[in-house]
Amino acid sequence: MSRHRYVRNMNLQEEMDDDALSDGGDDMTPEQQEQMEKALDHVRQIIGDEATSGLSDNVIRDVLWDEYFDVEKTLDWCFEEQRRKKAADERKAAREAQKLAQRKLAEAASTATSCAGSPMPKKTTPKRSDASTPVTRQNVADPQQLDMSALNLTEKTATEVVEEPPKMTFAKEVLLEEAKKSLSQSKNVSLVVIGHVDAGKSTLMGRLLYELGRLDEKTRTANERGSSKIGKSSFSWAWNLDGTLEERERGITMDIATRSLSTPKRNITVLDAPGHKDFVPNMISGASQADCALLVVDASMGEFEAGFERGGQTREHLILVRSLGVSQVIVAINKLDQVNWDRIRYDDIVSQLKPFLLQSGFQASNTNFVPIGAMLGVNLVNREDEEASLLNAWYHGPTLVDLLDTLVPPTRNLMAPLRIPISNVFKGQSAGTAVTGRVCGGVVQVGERLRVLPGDETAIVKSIEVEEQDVPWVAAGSNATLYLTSIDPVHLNVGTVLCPPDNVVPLASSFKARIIVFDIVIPITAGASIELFHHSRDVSAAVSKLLATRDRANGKILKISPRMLSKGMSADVEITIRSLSQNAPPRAIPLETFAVNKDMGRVLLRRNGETVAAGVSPTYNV
Ligand SMILES: Nc1nc2c(ncn2[C@@H]2O[C@H](COP(=O)(O)OP(=O)(O)OP(=O)(O)O)[C@@H](O)[C@H]2O)c(=O)[nH]1
Repeated sequence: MSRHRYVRNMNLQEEMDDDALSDGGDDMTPEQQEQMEKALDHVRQIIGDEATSGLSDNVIRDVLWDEYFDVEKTLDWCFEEQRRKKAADERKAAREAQKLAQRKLAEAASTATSCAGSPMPKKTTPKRSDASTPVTRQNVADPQQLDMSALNLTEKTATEVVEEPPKMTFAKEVLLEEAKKSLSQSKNVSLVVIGHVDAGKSTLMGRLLYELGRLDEKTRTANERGSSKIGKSSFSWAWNLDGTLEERERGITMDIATRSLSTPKRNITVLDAPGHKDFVPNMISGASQADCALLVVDASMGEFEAGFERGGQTREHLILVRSLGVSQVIVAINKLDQVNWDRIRYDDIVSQLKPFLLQSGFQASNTNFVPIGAMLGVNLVNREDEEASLLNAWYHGPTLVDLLDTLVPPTRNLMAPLRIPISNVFKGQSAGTAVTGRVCGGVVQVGERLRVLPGDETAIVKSIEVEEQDVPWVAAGSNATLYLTSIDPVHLNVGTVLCPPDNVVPLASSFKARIIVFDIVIPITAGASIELFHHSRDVSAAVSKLLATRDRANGKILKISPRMLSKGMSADVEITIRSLSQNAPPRAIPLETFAVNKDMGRVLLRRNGETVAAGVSPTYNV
């Protein structure tokens, strides 16, 4: 079996049919065979058997071979393949449903045509490519392109089809009307799950998904088996969210996991954030895509205190989400089973958190508390089980789901120009390159051409998915996956912003920001180096000038050109993004002023792994 067979791009079924997978096993040395079986066993522990995972031993062996027995990379491939298969199945089902609907329409129309004479729209047949012509966007669009077909640089089959980019369905005004109507009845909110490391965020989400019927029994038992095999059985609920081998082996979340769930009154996109301080940048990426937050705190003795003291992530996460515009928060006080469902402990934690939430800028009316036991599933959807009896003795308030139902979808910025900062890229998918991100303004539909910034490229939206469903358009406030074509994936990166070609987002290499300084020990002086965070992007920058300090209450200037900024100050500063090297041109990020688009005008400043300030950009390119 040869290495580098471009497993990601091949048709697995065909490969299996033509025996290609079994030909090379004999080439392996006994050591390699042993390594292969060990690695296969490891992968199986995580993803389950063929019936559970949908992936055969032969396929996994082939990927392991190509990845030099790297279990982690093989698992990444398996998860991507499972996701791709699921998406393909859903698309197929949607296409079939559409065909059926079209057939019904055609039947109805053929009856109607004989009366009204209105023809059905003609179905366009996809063009077949000339077998000798490499099929690329440039070939199709540019007749002057050199014909290099004789070199046979690209293998083509006679059946390959030049796929035409989809056409736009809606006129702009119709689309806006459609979006307005739909948003006025929208039940959609996005929720970032935050809190100190090990508070139980992923366990809570795994269990909640199960209670709400979004996690099937087969996956649950596979997770239970897999986690106990590696001695981490207490993390089995978290495995539903923590998908990578490293996350599962270390028992911590490292990157944002996105899931969707429905409560009786809300459709919620959940962004499960990592709690460990090393992964705060990933948490920031999740928080910048959220409307509301669910803070999970550990009620166990000493654990709440560890998370809440200076340097703990309970405080930092709360301040960060508020700085990023989140105003509604539910606080789930978890692991109450560890303190015997003690009411005094619960009340004590609530009384410590309340003033801090107010200080951080959350209004009391937008803040709710709920006692829970995530692992046992107590007070998530109900509290009828035996395990809840001690809690029932003193708590008669809402469950977590009752509180989720009260989250208010914020007003969406439909009239603003379209802005989609990319938070993740899945390159080389058969359906085009997939990018995920939150729509921070405007509306976009399938078939639309978008500009990709920074850079000069454009791409066409081939399809859109929201909560794993194909949709024809998506509007501000939604977290969506866009499949893009007519672009080389190298131009799509985390932090890139998609926007309309005739209304592009400004690029800023130096800009003026109004900041609030956090609880820092070392003051900020002019020239201080920082990491600048904007959505999912972070770049090195400097606070190049301290322009003025302001009164926090009324915004009046207190001092021009202060010498330094310390804890709690509000100030105007100039921020300059650093070049990659001394002679390199200045770098720029897509940034909008806060007045134009709130979501696109917020920045965070970090230094040595600590968040030092949050701000908004009143002007750019100063
Ligand atoms: N006793 C008890 N343990 C819990 C409960 N919820 C979570 N745990 C345990 O707490 C540990 C951490 O749980 P996770 O869900 O991984 O915590 P997390 O907040 O997602 O962790 P990070 O994302 O890495 O910060 C695991 O061992 C869980 O089994 C609970 O309600 N009761």
